[in-house]
Parts: sequence; structure tokens; C-alpha cells
Amino acid sequence: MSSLPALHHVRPAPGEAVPATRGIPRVLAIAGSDPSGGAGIQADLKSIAATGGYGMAAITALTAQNTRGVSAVHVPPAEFLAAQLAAVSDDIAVDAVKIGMLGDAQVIAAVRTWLEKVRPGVVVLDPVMVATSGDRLLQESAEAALRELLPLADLITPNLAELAMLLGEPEAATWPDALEQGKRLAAETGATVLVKGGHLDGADCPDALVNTGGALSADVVVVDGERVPTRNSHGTGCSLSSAMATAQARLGDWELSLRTVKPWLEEALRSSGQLEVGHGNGPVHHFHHLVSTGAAPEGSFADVLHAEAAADLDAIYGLGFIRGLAEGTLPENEFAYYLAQDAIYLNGYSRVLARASALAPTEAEQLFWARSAQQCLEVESELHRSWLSTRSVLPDLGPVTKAYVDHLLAASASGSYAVLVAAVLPCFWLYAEVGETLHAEFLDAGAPKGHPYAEWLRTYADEGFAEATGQAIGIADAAGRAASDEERSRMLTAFRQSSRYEVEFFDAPRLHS
Ligand SMILES: Nc1ncnc2c1ncn2[C@@H]1O[C@H](COP(=O)(O)OP(=O)(O)OP(=O)(O)O)[C@@H](O)[C@H]1O
Ligand SMILES: Cc1ncc(COP(=O)(O)O)c(N)n1
Repeated sequence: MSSLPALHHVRPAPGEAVPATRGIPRVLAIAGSDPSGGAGIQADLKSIAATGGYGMAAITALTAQNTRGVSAVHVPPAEFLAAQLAAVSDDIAVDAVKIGMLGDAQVIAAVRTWLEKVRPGVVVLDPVMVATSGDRLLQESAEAALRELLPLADLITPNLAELAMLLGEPEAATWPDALEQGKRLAAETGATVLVKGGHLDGADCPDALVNTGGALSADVVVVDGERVPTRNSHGTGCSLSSAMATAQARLGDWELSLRTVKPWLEEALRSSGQLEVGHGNGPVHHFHHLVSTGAAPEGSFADVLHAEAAADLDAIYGLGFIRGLAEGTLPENEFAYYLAQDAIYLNGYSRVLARASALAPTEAEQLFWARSAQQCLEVESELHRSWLSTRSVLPDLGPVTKAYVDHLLAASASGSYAVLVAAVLPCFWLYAEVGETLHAEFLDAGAPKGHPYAEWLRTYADEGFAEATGQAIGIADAAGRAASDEERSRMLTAFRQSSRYEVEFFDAPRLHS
């Protein structure tokens, strides 16, 4: 015995809103297979998933086709379709059904019997007769049976050729004529008709919901859209109808459903060029809205960051402070100011690194940031013990130090580990590069005796810090490659800002000491 909730056996009266499904709607596509993946059941499953449903598929027919056309059609015995349908509805509550290619009259009869028994809450029928390529997907002898099936649907989604065939009229050449035909089909069937503008010319591509029985806010509700200049329209009808079934099961409102689905489909057409599928009318990109998970090569994001910092590194080497430090001509008060600000900075930086440790996704990264935070405090106390103890008056928190630490604290409160990692990186990376260069210059000059900053320049030869910098770069690179476009862009902004503060930090003694 089926344990389906009563809701799924009760069909709402015409005009009555279908209750929106809580959670993920279970949507069954009853359609033909397109092995090239652009139309039929394959497009249905992609569309259902892309618009937030759980897709199921009972296959009416197998086609051999690609983007250029259909080469063969095989319709299995209708009893086998009936078995598929029963297997689904005996076990699973079906929130919405989308019906596509039916093939022949026996298949139509099997679907009719199942619909009359199960009475799903949402039935969308795409009366597929002829593929875009011109190949028949419904036997001519089955057209009458298809017409008789229409009143069992809530929404019918014919293209202009199908609309005309169902009415036995010539194809509409203008949008107003198409809407008039939509009204006639709606009146004949009692269903809502989705009249589609895809086959018309012009810069716009409108669609309209038509129902003359008062089910909508007006007899004709037009939803405008732009025409996308592409030949990749294979499967747009299949995609639209299954997305409408899914949206309706969730929203319970046809107009809202079309307004939700149409922009998604328009973007899927617009992004179709990203797919390189076939040589004919290619498929649309159903999942255009998902972030690309194609793994970027290791080091690629680090390369982007390094390029971002190049101008700031040049600026640092050009600063009077750096030249004076290297040549031994830096005024003592500027050096003392720098050391005092460095000690203050390291205290704040340590707190920010501790936050990175708290947010780290792996224990190895957690440990790395925790160790780095500890080392900052050790360097801070070493500065006080040996470098600052001989200097009597210590400057307070300077404006650049404050701004830099505030920026890091903001990054640590951004909620994004990736952004925080990007923000703390320049202090490792730029400092390590500048230190290495100054130390090398010092050695090249023969480590001159009597250089007033010789002892300080020797501290730059710290292999442990160079190794930690390599680890920090690796973590930021991995975080950047895994981030969404939006998060990666926030990482770049945070990194750029910190890199800029590195320049200002080295220039602050000149301005504020
Ligand atoms: N070039 C386009 N730009 C924007 N939207 C389009 C374009 N072509 C089709 N559409 C939209 O795609 C959907 C399907 O419309 P169309 O009239 O092409 O139906 P169809 O012929 O049944 O589709 P199919 O191409 O799958 O046979 C409609 O929402 C329509 O507005
Ligand atoms: C199995 C199957 N179902 C439907 C269509 C219609 O799609 P289109 O008109 O875009 O070719 C198709 N080509 N194949």
C-alpha cells in the first residue's frame, strides 16, 4: 500500500493556488533521452537540479541525437514506462511532473492512466512534436491522443509551431497573434498556456502566461526578456518546462515561477558559449550560476598576489628609510620610532594571527598560525629587552601602525578565513623579501665594520622566517584557489591594502618621528 500523504492525491480546483512545497520539491520528468545531454530527460534533470529540485526521470523513448539532429528513435513498450511510473509513485511523493517527448499513442495512454491515478499537484506538459532540427519526435498518428491529454495538465508550454498544430491553425507570425492562439488553447483545454517568443524575431524575447478562466492576475501575463544572440538553443523548451514545474512546486504561483525561471534561462543561453559541445545547435549552460570548481593550478593565486605587490615592493626599495638603513645613514630617531612602532604592531598582529588559528580549517594550519602568533610576542619582547631598553622616550601608537592594525582586525572580523589570510600575508612576504635584499646588499658590501645598523641587518638572515613565509604563501594560495569569485576579490582587496600599509609603515618614521 502506498503511504503517500493525501495532499498528493488531491488536485486543486482550477484557479486554486497549489500549496508551496516545504523543502526540496521532488520533480518527475517523463520524457525522452537525448544522449548528447542538451535536451530531453538530460536537460530536465539538469534544470530541476539547477532550480532547486530533486529530479527523477521515467524514460518514454530513446533517441540517437546530437546537436545536429536526430538519427534514430526507439520507443520501448509502453508497459515498461508504466512500470517505471508505478515504481516511482509507489514509493516517492511526487510534488511536480514535467511531461516531454511521448513518442506514440501507447505511451500517451500509459501516461494518462498514471496521471489519472496519481493526480500529481503540478503537471507541466511540453507538447514535443518536432525537434529543432526538424526531426519528428511524436508519431503523426498520436497527435489526437496528445490533444486529449492536454486537459490533464496545469501548464502547457508549446512553441509557436506546436501551438498552431494543436489548434489546427497556421503558425502565428506576430506576438499578438501568438497570444490570441494561446487564449484559444487555454479556453479549449482549461489549462494555462505558456506562449513562448523564442521562435519570433526582434531584440526582445517575451514569454506569456495565458489563462482565460481567471487563474492568473489577468488573462495574459507577459514576462519580458532580451533575445540572446546565440544558436545554442537546443533544449530550451525542455529546460523551461522542467524549471517551471520545479519553481511552481516551490512557489505555488505561476507568474512568480516564470519571473524566477526566465532570467535563469536567459543567463543559461548567454553562458552557453562557455560549453564547447558539438557543432550544431549547442546546449544551454544550466549551472552557469555555480562557481567553477575547475581546480586552478597550484601557485596560480600566489602569482596573482605577487604581481599585485610588485609596485609596492618597488616603492619600499625607493624609500629614504630603507636606503638610509642599508647605507647606515638613517637618523637614529627614525630607527627608534620604527622599532617602537614595530613592537606595538607585533602585539596587534599576534592577536590577528591567533584569530586565523581559530578559523583555520585544518589542524596543521591552526598550529602554523598559533606558532606564528607566539613568535610575534617573542619578537616583541626581544625588541623591548634588547633594542628599545636603551631608548628612554618611546613614541605612542602612530597613525600608520593604528591604521594597519585596524585593517587587520577588520579582516579578522570579516568572517572569512581566506580574506584574513590574504590580509596578514604581506607582513610575512614583503618583510621577508625586503629583509633578504637588505641582508644580501649588506654582505655584498663586505659587511662593513662600524655600520650603525649591522646588528639589525643580520636579523634579516632568518631561515625560520623565510620558511614560515613560504607556508603562509601556500595557505593563501590554496584558500584563493578554493574561494568563490566574490571571496577571491575580497582577498585581493585585503591583500592590496596590507601591501600598501607595508610601504607606509616603512615611510612613517620620516613623517612622524
Ligand atoms: N535567443 C533567445 N534568447 C532568449 N531567450 C530565448 C531565446 N530562444 C529561446 N528563448 C527562450 O527559451 C524558452 C523556449 O522557447 P522556444 O520558443 O525556443 O521553445 P521551444 O522551441 O520549445 O524550445 P526548443 O528550442 O527546446 O525546441 C522560452 O522561454 C524563450 O523565451
Ligand atoms: C528527447 C528529446 N526531447 C525533446 C527534444 C526537443 O528539444 P529541441 O526542440 O530543443 O530539439 C529533443 N530534441 N529530444
